[in-house]
Amino acid sequence: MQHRKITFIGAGNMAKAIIAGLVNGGYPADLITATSPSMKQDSPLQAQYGIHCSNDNVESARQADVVVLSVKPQMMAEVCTPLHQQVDLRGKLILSIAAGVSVARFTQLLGPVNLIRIMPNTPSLIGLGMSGLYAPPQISPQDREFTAQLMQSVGEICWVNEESGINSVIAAAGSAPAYFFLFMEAMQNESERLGFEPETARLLVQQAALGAAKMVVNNPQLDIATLRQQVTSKGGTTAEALRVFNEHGLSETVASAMQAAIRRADEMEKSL
Ligand SMILES: NC(=O)C1=CN([C@@H]2O[C@H](COP(=O)(O)OP(=O)(O)OC[C@H]3O[C@@H](n4cnc5c(N)ncnc54)[C@H](O)[C@@H]3O)[C@@H](O)[C@H]2O)C=CC1
Ligand SMILES: O=C(O)[C@@H]1CCC=N1
Repeated sequence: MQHRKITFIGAGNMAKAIIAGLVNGGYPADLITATSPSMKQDSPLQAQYGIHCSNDNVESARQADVVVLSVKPQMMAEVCTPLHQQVDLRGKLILSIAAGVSVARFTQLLGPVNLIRIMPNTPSLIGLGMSGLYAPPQISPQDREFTAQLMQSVGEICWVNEESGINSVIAAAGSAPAYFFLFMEAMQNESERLGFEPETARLLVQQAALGAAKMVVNNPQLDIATLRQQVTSKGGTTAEALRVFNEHGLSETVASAMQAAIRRADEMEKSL
């Protein structure tokens, strides 16, 4: 892939996951800078990945071809104002990974910039990320291609044609690792109540989850429903467990939870 100088403004959970995925995937660490207010040049991020670290957003953005805005949505205005005032952003590619900050809002904060929105998720850390990408019509094919390749180096991608699609990606993938973690936590807790040591309880759950996910990935010709049916013997134990899930409205709960994530992203877009 093409290599450009990238600065991450904000080096928290999500930026670190992408940085780790990039460096482990062979992106030159020397071309990556990460900033945060308390960042020292010899921060653990520098030691671990060999990237540059700084507490100077403006200077780090000046030196970059690509600026990745990776602070919390609530911090975005505070972070963008000095960039707008002190950095010539024309000719740079700006990538935002923030939930709830629209292209229109970025145009208010930064002026007319080349900006692509990305909605990644934390499994990018291990090269198993899922990112949704939205580019406004004026973005060049070269910038689209660079962004696609960048995120493909830490996982899978899909483009959305409308900006609102980013909020649907949040519901289906950005927030989704937490749904599965919640489910696995509940299963681990119950396994411990059944008498397993915590380590064994975790092993039972994580291996079942990993095996199930891999079966989905490895069998694209089979519906997920078919894989479920293959586990569910008539009159057997799985059927009983699934009956309880269904009686408690699992599908409706999942749908409501995903809609709640979208509603929250929509609200943030109006308020930030
Ligand atoms: N955590 C996740 O799974 C995902 C997060 N996102 C988005 O990524 C963004 C970051 O989220 P997280 O990494 O979870 O948050 P975080 O709180 O872990 O990271 C934010 C980072 O920004 C830094 N920061 C704060 N003020 C700053 C400033 N003035 N200049 C430079 N850096 C500053 C903080 O020190 C911190 O390291 C958010 O906008 C979120 O919507 C998107 C997809 C998934
Ligand atoms: O919870 C959040 O707002 C962010 C966006 C997607 C995952 N984490």
